[in-house]
Amino acid sequence: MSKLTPAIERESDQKPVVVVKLGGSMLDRLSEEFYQSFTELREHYHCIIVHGGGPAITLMLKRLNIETEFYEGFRKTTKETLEVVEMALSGKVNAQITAELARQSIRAIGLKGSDARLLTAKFIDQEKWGYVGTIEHVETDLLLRCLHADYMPVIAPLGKTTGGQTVNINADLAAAAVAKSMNAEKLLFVTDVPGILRGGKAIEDTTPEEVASLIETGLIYGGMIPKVNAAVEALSDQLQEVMIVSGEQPLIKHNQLKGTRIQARRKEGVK
Ligand SMILES: Nc1ncnc2c1ncn2[C@@H]1O[C@H](COP(=O)(O)OP(=O)(O)O)[C@@H](O)[C@H]1O
Ligand SMILES: CC(=O)N[C@@H](CCC(=O)OP(=O)(O)O)C(=O)O
Repeated sequence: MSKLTPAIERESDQKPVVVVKLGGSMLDRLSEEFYQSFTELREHYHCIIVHGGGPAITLMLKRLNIETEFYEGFRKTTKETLEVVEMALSGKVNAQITAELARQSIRAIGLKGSDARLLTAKFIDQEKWGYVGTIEHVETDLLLRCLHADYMPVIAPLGKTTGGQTVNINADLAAAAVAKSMNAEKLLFVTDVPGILRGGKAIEDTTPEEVASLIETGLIYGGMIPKVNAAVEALSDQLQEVMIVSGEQPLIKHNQLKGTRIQARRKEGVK
């Protein structure tokens, strides 16, 4: 048997990592061109998708006559709700995304964060939210193995506690945790609006400080709050900018994407 060259030494493995979060708000409207653009993105980056699916979960719960509510952006998740969350995220949304990518001949591999200790989580506040968690550890080795074998991981935001309980995780937080642990160079939040809007127009560049004041004034509200908080949380020496972009534009010409860029420090010359 021939000895395998350690993957890390191959040139293609030196590519930086980009994490793309696909928001549930846009999932049913992503074009073929959008999915196709991962082919180009993959020429420059190792790509990882983390997806949401809030609307798909809510629809499935409604069909089953199960009431659902959110506190501070997180869905209250009972045992019964959790079953539906798993079904919707893993059985429907994850399968839908990997199928679309396969149609573009992209070697996408669907992964549940709750499998193989990919996302180890802890309860946030079980009394308040039930089976909802935040991420304590990302099994980066598993993701690296996929990337080095040229598979593109597509991750459903489910986690497992150290006690073995599956939990529901907000997808924006999951994407930020994966980006941080993987030392990603870019994190893109793909959603149904072209960035943080002010007076009907997207703010092109902003900072964590400005984002905090926009939350305080109420300009940023609802589902945009966990997104910008996750974006700010993900910023680091390695990941110096995070973008919020609309799924209406394909991810080609990734350096010219239109949307809101959140940077630890504003670029000189940009007001
Ligand atoms: N300042 C803002 N600019 C743009 N969208 C905002 C803003 N504040 C709140 N939002 C809301 O955030 C939504 C996007 O968040 P969300 O619905 O959670 O999307 P996703 O499912 O893609 O994560 C927008 O559709 C909009 O209703
Ligand atoms: C704890 C929690 O709220 N989990 C989310 C997981 C899906 C998600 O975050 O989807 P979007 O990105 O489409 O909003 C939920 O149950 O809706």
